[in-house]
Amino acid sequence: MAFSCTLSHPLFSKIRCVSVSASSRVAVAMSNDSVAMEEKSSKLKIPHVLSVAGSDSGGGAGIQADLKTCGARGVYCSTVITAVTAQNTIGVQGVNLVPEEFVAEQLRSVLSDMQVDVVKTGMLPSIGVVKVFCRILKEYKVQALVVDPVMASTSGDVLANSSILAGLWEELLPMADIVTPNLKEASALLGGVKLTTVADMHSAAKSIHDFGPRHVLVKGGDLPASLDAVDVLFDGINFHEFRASRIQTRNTHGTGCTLASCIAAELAKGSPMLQAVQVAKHYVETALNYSKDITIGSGPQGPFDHLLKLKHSFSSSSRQRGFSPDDLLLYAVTDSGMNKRWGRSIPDAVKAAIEGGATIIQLREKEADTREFVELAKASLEICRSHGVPLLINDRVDVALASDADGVHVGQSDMSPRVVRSLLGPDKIIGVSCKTPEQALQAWSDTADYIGSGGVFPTSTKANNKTIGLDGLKTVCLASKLPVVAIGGIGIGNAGSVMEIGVPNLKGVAVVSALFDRECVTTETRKLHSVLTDVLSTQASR
Ligand SMILES: Cc1ncc(COP(=O)(O)OP(=O)(O)O)c(N)n1
Ligand SMILES: Cc1nc(C(=O)O)sc1CCOP(=O)(O)O
Ligand SMILES: [Mg+2]
Repeated sequence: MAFSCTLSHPLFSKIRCVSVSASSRVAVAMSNDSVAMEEKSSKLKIPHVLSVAGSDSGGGAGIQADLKTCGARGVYCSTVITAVTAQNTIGVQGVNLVPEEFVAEQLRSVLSDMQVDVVKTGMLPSIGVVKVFCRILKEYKVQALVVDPVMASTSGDVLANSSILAGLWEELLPMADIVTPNLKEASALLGGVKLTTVADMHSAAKSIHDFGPRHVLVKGGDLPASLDAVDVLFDGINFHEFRASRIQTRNTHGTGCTLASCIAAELAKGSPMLQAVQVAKHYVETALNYSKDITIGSGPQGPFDHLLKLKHSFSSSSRQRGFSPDDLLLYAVTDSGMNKRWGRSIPDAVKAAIEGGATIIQLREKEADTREFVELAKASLEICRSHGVPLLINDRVDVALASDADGVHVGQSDMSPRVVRSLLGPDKIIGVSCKTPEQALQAWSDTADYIGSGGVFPTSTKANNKTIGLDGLKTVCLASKLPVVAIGGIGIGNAGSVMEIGVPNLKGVAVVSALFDRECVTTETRKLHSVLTDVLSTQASR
């Protein structure tokens, strides 16, 4: 399809609108200003999806799903709201359409300024909005158009009636790079034909392709539950089937919007279509699986967690708070050699230490191979989470990421805490070993949460470790802007003397052999805990 036209726009002194074929999407509007803008922005191009959709007050679908999906996939998302819906997990209680002229105004605001890569449409509630959208999009240059032909909510409520079909057939679908109907939408696009098998989906994809989109993805989530979830992609020549086992969950509200916006996000990053669809399928599957047990709302269909965060942050079995310096009181640091000698697994040792009163755990497994370390970390994390005790990993950021541990402890020759922070994000706990005031200040400016300072006393647990003594510990504590935990040669006999050096930011002791090179970890931890709490209560009574 080709066309040419002349347009005027208040933001462009001269607009050239060139003819394009259907395959090159939409018309190009360029002025000297916009060319300059493009050159400047090429220095740091942020992949950008514009979502044109309805707002879902329940937060699971529509604009809200698109924003979360793009955020989760590392892509910027701007929005044009076509309708505001009042809905929850029970259904749609109300729909308020945004006037066409205001949809147009939002579109021009974003497209004239923000270098959109991919446009994704969801709820286009009237033929007028479909037409306005198509007309305006043709004025701008975007890389791709993803069309999710939303007609009904997952609860069955009508979000766009059949009067928009003519607009889809004649205007929107010919501009689309991909259209992603579910079985009901595919059936509606084809005038009500019945679709009940995978073979039906193939022929539907082919027929919809005849309307002009470059790709058609017919989603088979509504096939009979006895069948695998199959989606069929047709690119005009070949069919590709995506099969996944069904995830048993009520939390499927917003899956269609999410899939389409994830495809858009991947296209914006430059992925080819097949890969974008594959990534999007995997993303939705992962999010559904992760969220299968969360409970939001009382209705039959709940939303899921696009950011894969909610369960770990707030479920009863997880840590419910951020890092507190008081967590450092009794810091148990494991050693596989010692525990093996006493016939204990690491998770058993962790459990025993927590039972004795350990307030934070570090897995310091210098001998474990990576796969074993990740498994140990996952098993230990389950125990720590069920007791609200943070679990940190010694040295290995990869193991912390793979196990979703609460943080990492690094030394002066390990990965820099600043790099660790960039990899773990703002919520994880980072500890740094410091023997000098300068190192302590550096740890603070590198965004660490605490420092470990020692060796306070000689130790045989860490080879060639310099002893700084109680004086060295005090000097570091006085300089540190971060809470401090003392380490090195500390046990029941000398922990009191360490805590009594009289500096407020010394919060506790970190101990290896005094707990784990002993027959009963729980007993030793309990004894040490009682020494520490005695010191604290004496200090409090002064
Ligand atoms: C709480 C705590 N403090 C200090 C250390 C020592 O870390 P590092 O200097 O990196 O030495 P290794 O433990 O890696 O041998 C620690 N692990 N924990
Ligand atoms: C792991 C570690 N780091 C130290 C430091 O000085 O930074 S001392 C040390 C070993 C601590 O073991 P134990 O409690 O058996 O003495
Ligand atoms: Mg280290």
